[in-house]
Amino acid sequence: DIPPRPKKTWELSNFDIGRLLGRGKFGNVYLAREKESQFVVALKVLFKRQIGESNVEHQVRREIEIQSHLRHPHILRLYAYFHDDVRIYLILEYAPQGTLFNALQAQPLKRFDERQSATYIKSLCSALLYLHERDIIHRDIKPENLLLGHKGVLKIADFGWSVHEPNSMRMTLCGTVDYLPPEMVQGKPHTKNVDLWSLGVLCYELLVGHAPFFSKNYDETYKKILKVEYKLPEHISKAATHLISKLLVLNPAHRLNLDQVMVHPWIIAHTQ
Ligand SMILES: CC(=O)NC[C@@H]1CCN(c2c(Cl)cnc3[nH]c(-c4cn(C)nc4C)nc23)C1
Repeated sequence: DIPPRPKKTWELSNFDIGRLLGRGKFGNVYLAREKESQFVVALKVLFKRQIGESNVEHQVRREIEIQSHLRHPHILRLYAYFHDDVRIYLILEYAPQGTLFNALQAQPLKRFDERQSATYIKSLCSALLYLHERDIIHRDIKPENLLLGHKGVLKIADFGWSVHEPNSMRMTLCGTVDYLPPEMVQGKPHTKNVDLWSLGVLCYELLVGHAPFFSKNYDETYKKILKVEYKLPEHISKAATHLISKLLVLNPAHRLNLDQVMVHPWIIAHTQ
């Protein structure tokens, strides 16, 4: 699919607007089609007032600046953006198979097998390598922020402020805390190694069907995170158990790095 040629400016009238794809704090995401080319996109609409009131203009600008220059098969494209006096519009790649969060819920056992899980983890790992090479971190990797494109190809789809679809239950005021690494729970400065922790949390959740430190409330979850207290069900292979245990490590410097994850026996055994 050839994305729309970067015109000097886009405007709302260039698009037919379709169904609501997701709702969020700063605005909604709609299915849309550029009229001339019939190219289908996801149009994220952000309200300037909400952005102003929450004092995140600089974050929005930075996220748009970063996202528009990224080119990677496992990172959702931001093709272009435009604004009117009330809203900012982001023209995004449309991922036809929705969120990994929904795909997980749709599984009969609410979890993926080892081949599918390793495939997603390998895709994510290659996207994180690309981002880390560009000193971009904390991509907030959790199933709600991961989308599935054509043929179920995984795409990181967050720009720093998360939107959630109408039916994703796990959203709290600041999003789920399940994925926060110990250093962030303790309010310490975070490095690229936060992504390694989140990769471990995601690997666990894909194989098990729920997050490793999931508890009835924040405080319980925080306690478990800080003690790295989790249990793995019997059906998880030894290789997967090993990889998870090398990512869910309290000391950020002691976590397996992305190059090592890519060649880990579990990834090699379950992906081609
Ligand atoms: C936190 C987060 O990013 N959640 C998903 C956002 C809402 C829709 N967004 C989409 C974005 Cl930004 C791009 N493509 C999407 N495709 C879908 C979707 C497709 N189906 C069948 N169902 C859905 C939903 N949604 C999108 C992003």
